[in-house]
Amino acid sequence: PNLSSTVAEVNFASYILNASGPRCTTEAELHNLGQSESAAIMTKSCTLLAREGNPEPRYKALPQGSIQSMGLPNLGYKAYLDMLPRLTQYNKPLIVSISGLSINDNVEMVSAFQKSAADLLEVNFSCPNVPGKPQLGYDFEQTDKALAAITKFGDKPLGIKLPAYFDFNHFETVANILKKYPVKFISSINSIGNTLVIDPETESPVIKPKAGFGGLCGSYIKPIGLANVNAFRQLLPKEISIFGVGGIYSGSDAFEYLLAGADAVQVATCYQEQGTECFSRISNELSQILSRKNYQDINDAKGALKLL
Ligand SMILES: C=Cc1c(C(=O)O)[nH]c(=O)[nH]c1=O
Repeated sequence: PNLSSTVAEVNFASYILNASGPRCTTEAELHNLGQSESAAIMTKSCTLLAREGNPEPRYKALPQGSIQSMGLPNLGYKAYLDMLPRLTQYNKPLIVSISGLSINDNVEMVSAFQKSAADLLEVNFSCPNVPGKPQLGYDFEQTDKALAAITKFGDKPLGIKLPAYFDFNHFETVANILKKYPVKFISSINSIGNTLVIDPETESPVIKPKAGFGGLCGSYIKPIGLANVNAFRQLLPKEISIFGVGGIYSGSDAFEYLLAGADAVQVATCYQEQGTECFSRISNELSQILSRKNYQDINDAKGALKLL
């Protein structure tokens, strides 16, 4: 069956791509993604200046996912601006993730990427791991202000990486804000911020930063990601595409996001744990599911959740 999908008016040869975060910080990692079956090359969220990130241990694999507080380690936006032309050779969409520490930082970086080889800009409103910085997406006034500021530039299609919401008033409030601006897509969800995993043997948290509070990732958060994708699919006009993220390890997980309405899906923790093989495996598994269920094309199953 056809797995290609159009997201934010950009053509993706398959439904599965890497999420910003794992194994997408260095140029070597991005070339590796280019040579893989990932449908796009997505960069680690960048800041104005290079960052070391939080002290280690800052990542801990768990039975059903992971907890991490990386603290936005990245090369600084100019490094990504510089390497983009060397990544066009893979003929797949280049998506730059931007995570400024202030609205002005975001404005400077969104402006800088307007003339770049990036196909899409994903502006991160949901980093939970910078000490002292709340998640922008949980402050609706600031979200509105930030969108007004970064959507002034026009040309380069732009989307927003959202945190998880847990209340229909919040889904509606955020959807209404998004509809005011020329936002082309959302990526939903980021890790669930400020969770705490304790090791009873050591009687300590399993990560060091922020007294152990970190973003929860993986299978634990899939039901939350599915709910956010499905809620926003119903609240947003079809002109706004949706990348589904959160706990995708298999074709079946990807199929669930497809039924919930995702136009494509991003893989983070599974890619961190298994490497680039995950993209072809998940794509093949999804293809087999679509065949078995007689769907000829992704679009025949998109949003096709059958309520009881
Ligand atoms: C951009 C920083 C993020 C980070 C991080 O660098 O700690 N971790 C996440 O789970 N989500 C983020 O958005």
